[in-house]
Amino acid sequence: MAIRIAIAGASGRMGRMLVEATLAATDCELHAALDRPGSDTLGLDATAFLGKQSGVLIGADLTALEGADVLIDFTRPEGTLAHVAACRAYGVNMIIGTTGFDEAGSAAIREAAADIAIVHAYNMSVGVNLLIKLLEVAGKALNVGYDVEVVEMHHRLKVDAPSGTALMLGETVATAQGRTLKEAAVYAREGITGEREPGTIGFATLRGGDVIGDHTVMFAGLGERIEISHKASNRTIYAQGSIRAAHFLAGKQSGFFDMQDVLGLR
Ligand SMILES: NC(=O)C1=CN([C@@H]2O[C@H](COP(=O)(O)OP(=O)(O)OC[C@H]3O[C@@H](n4cnc5c(N)ncnc54)[C@H](OP(=O)(O)O)[C@@H]3O)[C@@H](O)[C@H]2O)C=CC1
Ligand SMILES: O=C(O)C1=N[C@H](C(=O)O)C[C@H](O)C1
Repeated sequence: MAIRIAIAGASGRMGRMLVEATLAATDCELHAALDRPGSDTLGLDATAFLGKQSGVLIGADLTALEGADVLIDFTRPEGTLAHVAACRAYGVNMIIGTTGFDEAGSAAIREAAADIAIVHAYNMSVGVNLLIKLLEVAGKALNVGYDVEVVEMHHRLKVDAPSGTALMLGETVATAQGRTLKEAAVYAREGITGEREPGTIGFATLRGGDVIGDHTVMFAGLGERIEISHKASNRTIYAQGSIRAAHFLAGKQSGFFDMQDVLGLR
């Protein structure tokens, strides 16, 4: 039987990629398309931007989730958290790509995973998830004498900083080195900052143009610098990863997972 997929933020940059990827997957069907209440896309066919008619209209009524197998959500934290509550009520699994959650928001998602199965990942691409494995090795090997800096660049319309991916990469290195990101992170430098404090993980955020997503983790030592980078050139990598996650969740009743689980990299 086809996986019945609902998509939140259906008219957004990622939402449209997800609609297209769902239509292209032979074993998936588009069950519902949601957008923000008040959005001027409500009532439009979800595939109109492709010049197609699917019969699935974009709506804001969350009762449309009933009967779906999974909701794929790339929206904003407040939208995702409302969707989490609705999915819990309807017994619909979730794939969450949204970034920018505070601690309470992240905790609410983990708590919901007691009742439904959730994949929550700040980056759905194969490449970035491979980077995580490389950073586990590099973080351990370069634990002493190397300063860690995470640099990311995204398009001018991105609203959260640093990116969820940058935070995840920083967290990976911190964990590999026996620290938490909370104690190690330095998010801004300005003025007379003093010398760099050993053991910190610095973040630099660049925004501009239509950059889809560039991330570099630097290990800067004396006499050498190691840089591990990923550059996205098309958002399909995130949509394809989400469809893989939908297959991974099929038949699961509950539990919290990330893309390391989906890709078998754990
Ligand atoms: N995990 C991953 O691999 C990736 C994650 N992302 C993350 O996904 C999120 C969305 O990115 P992107 O598609 O570029 O953003 P867009 O702004 O293009 O799309 C967001 C969509 O969500 C809708 N939306 C906004 N607020 C709400 C709400 N409160 N309730 C319901 N719907 C809402 C928007 O509607 P409207 O336009 O009317 O406001 C829009 O349709 C971001 O957090 C981004 O960081 C992005 C790419 C990859
Ligand atoms: O907003 C984006 O575009 C992206 N957001 C994610 C993030 O914050 O890490 C993933 C990707 O980098 C694109």
